[in-house]
Amino acid sequence: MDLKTFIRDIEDFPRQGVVFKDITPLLANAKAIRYTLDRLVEMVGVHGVDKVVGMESRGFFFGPLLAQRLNAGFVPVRKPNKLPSEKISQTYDLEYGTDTLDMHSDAILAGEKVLVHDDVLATGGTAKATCNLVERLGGEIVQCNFLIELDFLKGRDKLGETPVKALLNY
Ligand SMILES: O=P(O)(O)OC[C@H]1O[C@H](OP(=O)(O)OP(=O)(O)O)[C@H](O)[C@@H]1O
Ligand SMILES: Nc1ncnc2[nH]cnc12
Repeated sequence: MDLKTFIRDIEDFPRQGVVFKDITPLLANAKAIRYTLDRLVEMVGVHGVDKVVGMESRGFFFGPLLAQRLNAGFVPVRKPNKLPSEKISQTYDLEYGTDTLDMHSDAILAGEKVLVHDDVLATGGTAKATCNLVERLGGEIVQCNFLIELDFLKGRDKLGETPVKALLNY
């Protein structure tokens, strides 16, 4: 199955000059969802993942499905003022200005093996901030795993030694 046929380019969204990779056609097709999930599971290739961490909001589409297939728990990383219990926060740089992500303080136990999942790796700011949150709680990141990598933005350079994998590259 050619998954790229289920990903739509939307020009100038959310702002002028950005070509947005829209995965909603993929999400609307049952066979494409199953095929994507099977490929993501194959791509993990590591045993004993304890937690899958997914970033708000598009990391929530496949993150819990992946966690279920890996027999792992799912941990949401959320935008500010969404998590109700004690949390840790990480600020990161965007193209313009900064943003913050939160994770519950008890979401990861020291020594747990963690897979970080999101739909798109662009500049890598979101993934880097998420890795920092996991590591601050003592988690060991075994892989950062994406549906789509935008190669020209060099996001993987920000992630240093962490293994980075993507199903589709543009
Ligand atoms: O590598 P980066 O440059 O950090 O960009 C990647 C992030 O951007 C998108 O999320 P967005 O912030 O648009 O939020 P959304 O998932 O709620 O749409 C995408 O889902 C990733 O989380
Ligand atoms: N071009 C893009 N398409 C979809 N999601 C993104 N997140 C950051 N850049 C993106």
